[in-house]
Parts: sequence; structure tokens; C-alpha cells
Amino acid sequence: MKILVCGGAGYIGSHLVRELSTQQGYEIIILDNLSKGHIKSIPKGIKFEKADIRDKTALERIFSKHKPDAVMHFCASISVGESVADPLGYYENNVAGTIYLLQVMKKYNVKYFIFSSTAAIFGNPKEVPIPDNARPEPINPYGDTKFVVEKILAWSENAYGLKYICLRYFNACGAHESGDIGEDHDPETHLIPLILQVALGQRESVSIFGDDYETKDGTCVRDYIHVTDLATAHIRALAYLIKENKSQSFNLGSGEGYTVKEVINAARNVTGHPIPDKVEDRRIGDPAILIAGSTRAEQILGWKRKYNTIERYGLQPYSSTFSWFLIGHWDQRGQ
Ligand SMILES: NC(=O)c1ccc[n+]([C@@H]2O[C@H](COP(=O)([O-])OP(=O)(O)OC[C@H]3O[C@@H](n4cnc5c(N)ncnc54)[C@H](O)[C@@H]3O)[C@@H](O)[C@H]2O)c1
Ligand SMILES: O=c1ccn([C@@H]2O[C@H](COP(=O)(O)OP(=O)(O)O[C@H]3O[C@H](CO)[C@H](O)[C@H](O)[C@H]3O)[C@@H](O)[C@H]2O)c(=O)[nH]1
Repeated sequence: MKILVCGGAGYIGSHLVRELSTQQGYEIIILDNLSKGHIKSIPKGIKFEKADIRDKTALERIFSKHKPDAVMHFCASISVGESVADPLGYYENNVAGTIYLLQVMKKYNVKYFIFSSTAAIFGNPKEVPIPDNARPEPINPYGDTKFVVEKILAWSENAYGLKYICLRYFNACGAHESGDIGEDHDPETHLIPLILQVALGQRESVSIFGDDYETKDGTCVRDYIHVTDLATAHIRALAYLIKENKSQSFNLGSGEGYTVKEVINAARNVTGHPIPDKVEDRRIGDPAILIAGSTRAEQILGWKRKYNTIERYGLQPYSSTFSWFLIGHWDQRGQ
């Protein structure tokens, strides 16, 4: 089976490629414009097409050349804060880009689509952990772009018979066990790599965006899920889609939430670095608490987190950052 992995040079996509390439029966083609991804994260022997999903001519060329059977779609602009400042850019890349991709899939009769959705579609959830069937009510443009695509997918199934799976990741974290791929965004906006940059002496302090939320220590709560566990969920989702021929949406998280302060403290414990912090104003568009209920993925896909003990995480150096956080995360809880 030929799988076109759009955004396969990025953080989560590159981990999916690593896992998928260990499975029998899949041929992988990566499409990425390298705006954020890294050529060095593409393993030797995997086909690569440098292209932008907003370039329909390029998409047509790639589909006609490789004739994929399924598409996994990781490409997006991904920062909540940036999306508030530049909503049009976000709708263009995340919504218009996805429409072009779906149009070309339709033209080349490609039926299976796996979409990187997000916890950000839920806005300020009414129930925590957020059930799979909670009603999406995004509160920032980034989350809304993903919700719009989810609706486009449902209507496309209705009209054209597209079969799709939306995987709503909570906060991805960690790095590949080999240590040669991991999170490497420039500029970095995600909390854990920013904290680790302080420990590495590359930044003086980490900002805490708001300490007046209604949470146990006033800082935002997020559910951090290991990137390799996200990758294995994709492989299960693909197998399910092909076997059952049924569209579905799944939350993917750990079911546990950590405040910004807890994450910083965990990193202090693990690295032994004081990691100075600075409380700043709230970041616009940030919900107070996001924790996943992933019952559906567990029950329907048989997905289970592998990376849930300190022994599993280990110290994983990658580039200039380390996935130290998760070790500390468990130390702190006494596990
Ligand atoms: N990182 C997280 O915590 C998280 C959480 C929930 C959902 N997601 C979603 O998962 C997906 C992957 O996230 P990530 O953290 O790996 O991001 P990333 O930026 O590392 O990866 C995205 C990749 O897509 C490529 N890309 C972006 N726009 C493109 C375009 N127009 N044409 C071609 N390539 C393009 C980038 O170069 C990059 O390699 C995104 O859709 C994101 O919204 C991420
Ligand atoms: O310097 C920082 C950076 C972040 N934060 C806080 O840390 C938490 C996590 O922020 P991240 O930027 O690391 O991640 P987000 O929760 O904003 O968003 C991430 O996870 C979402 C799903 O939950 C998305 O899908 C999105 O792509 C991805 O960026 C938030 O409360 C944020 O306010 C800080 O306090 N200081």
C-alpha cells in the first residue's frame, strides 16, 4: 500500500514515518515544503517530494507519479498565538491547503485520509477529561481551522465517499528512542522545548503565560502525550480505516493533566538546573484546561500508550533539546 505522508518532515510526521517504515506492506512517500520540517529527518530510502499543498499543479504531478492509496495529512501552521495574530494565513494553509489536497485526492480516486486534528477544537471544555464526542467549540483561529476541516471531511464523505479519520492530538512531546529525531521548531513556541532551552543555557528564563487561571496553581493544564504513541495510533487508525471502511474521530491523550508550573518543576528535578521563570500576561486564545478522554481510541483501535513509565522514557538526547521532561514528570509523581 502506498501512503503519501504530507508534512512527513515535521515533528510528528517524522515519527510516524519511522514507525510506519518498520511495518510490512507500506510504501511511504513524503510530501513537505520544508517550511518547518527538516530534510535530515527523512530516512534514507524514503521517497521525498518537496512541494506545497497549496500548489495544486504540484499535487497533481505527485499524485499522478506515485498513485497513493491513502494520505496522512500532518501539514499545518500550528501555533495558537500566531493564529490569533494571523488568522488569514492560518485559514489559507490549514483550510485552503487541505481543500486542494482533498480535491486532488478526489480526482485521483484516493479514498483514505488520516487527518491531524487537535484538542484545540474543544475550546474551553465543559467536561474534563474531554470525551471523544464532546462538542467542538474552538476559541482560537488555529483550533477553528482544524474544526472547519473536520466538517469539510464529513461533507466530503457524504458527497464523494471519502473515508477519513480525525486524530485529535493533545500536546505532543518527547523524541524518538534513537535520539536522532525530535521536536525542532524555529522559532520554538511550545512549552517543553522552551523550558529545556533554559536548562541548556540557550535562553535565560521561561515565560509562564498567566498564573490566574482557575486551576490548582493558577497556570494552564495540558495533557502531554508521547510522539511515538501518536505515531502508533496512526498505524492502527489506517488499519481500521481500510478494514472497516468507516470514518471516525478519536481523541489521543494520556488522560492526565499537568500545569505549566508542574512541567517546569519536573524539568528542574530532572535536569538539576534552576530554570528561572517569569510570569507574564495570559496568551490570547489559551484555554485553561485540556485533558483527553481517549476511550474511543482504546476501545475501537486497541490503542494504548506505551510511554507511560519512567523506564520507558529514558534520557533521549536530540539535537539541542532533550526529552527530559517526561522522566521528571514521573519522578515528581513518585512513579
Ligand atoms: N505538536 C503538537 O502538540 C500538536 C498537537 C495537536 C495537533 N497537531 C497537529 O499535528 C500536525 C503536525 O504537527 P507538528 O508539531 O509535527 O508540526 P510541524 O510544523 O513540525 O510539522 C508540520 C510539517 O508540515 C510542513 N508544512 C506546513 N505547511 C505546509 C504546506 N503548505 N505544504 C507542505 N508542507 C507544509 C512543515 O514544513 C512541517 O514539516 C499539525 O497538523 C498540527 O496542527 C500538533
Ligand atoms: O513559553 C511558554 C509557552 C507555553 N506556555 C503555556 O504552556 C501551555 C502549552 O503551550 P504550548 O504552546 O506548548 O502548546 P498549546 O497547548 O498551545 O498547543 C499545542 O497543543 C495543542 C493541542 O492541545 C495544539 O494542537 C497545538 O498544535 C500545539 O501547539 C499553554 O498553557 C501555554 O500558555 C507558557 O506558559 N509559556
